[in-house]
Amino acid sequence: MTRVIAVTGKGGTGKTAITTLLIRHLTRGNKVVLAVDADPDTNLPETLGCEVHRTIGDVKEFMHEERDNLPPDVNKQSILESKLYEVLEEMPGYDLLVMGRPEGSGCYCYVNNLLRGIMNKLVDNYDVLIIDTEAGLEHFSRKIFKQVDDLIVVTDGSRRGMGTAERIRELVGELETDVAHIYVIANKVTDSTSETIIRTAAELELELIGMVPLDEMIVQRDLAGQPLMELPDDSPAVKEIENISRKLNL
Ligand SMILES: Nc1ncnc2c1ncn2[C@@H]1O[C@H](COP(=O)(O)OP(=O)(O)OP(=O)(O)O)[C@@H](O)[C@H]1O
Repeated sequence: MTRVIAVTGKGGTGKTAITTLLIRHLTRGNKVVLAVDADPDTNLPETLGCEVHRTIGDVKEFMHEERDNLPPDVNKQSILESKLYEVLEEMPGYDLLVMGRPEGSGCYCYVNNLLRGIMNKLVDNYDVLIIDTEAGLEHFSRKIFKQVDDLIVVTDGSRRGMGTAERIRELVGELETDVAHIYVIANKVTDSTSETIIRTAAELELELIGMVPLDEMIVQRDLAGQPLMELPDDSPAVKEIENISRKLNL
């Protein structure tokens, strides 16, 4: 069974950084990983150190536009499938798919239905599927992914950030995706914020699974435009991700 992890949270809290560090952990543990960048605003490829030229959005657009021009005897499912493999970026230890631009006008149900079948088949090839999602989980309702084992909400520990985590927990009830567990990771935590974070999480009845410190090594890498995949093992953030991964049995 493929373990499905979705990472969400308010923009700027470090969702992409946490996703990248989880992928770093998983690939070092020889897990076969499919990473999906499902946030149109995200920079997951950059933090992973991977160049992506084409996205699922491009494939969807192609299928949407060409649907009526394709001869009736061609198998649209296999065309979409081969196009999908063309945009699958193969990296050492993991593959990456970028969802890309949002849909244009018109109904994409036809393409989405085909895509859902193909994606669910593709996912079976991996030990772990990890999805960097958009902050509001809007696209989750399109049911590309039917079931999520762990929804990780990243917060920066501010009251607003914790409020976002609580809202996401409420939103999950409205999704058409099954979510087995919801966890919160506080990120960029400092000595002065840790106590408040623990208290607020308890008040809001959120399961706080870890507190990743504000890490100078991440700041430096970000400034230098370097990916986070090669952060050393003694990075404080990497160490906490190791603790969290242990708790999550990853
Ligand atoms: N633990 C950390 N210590 C220091 N800096 C961090 C840490 N986590 C993330 N950052 C920095 O915070 C900024 C925002 O992080 P990131 O891009 O991962 O956020 P995001 O929530 O994915 O935002 P968006 O959705 O807008 O892409 C980046 O500059 C990143 O390098």
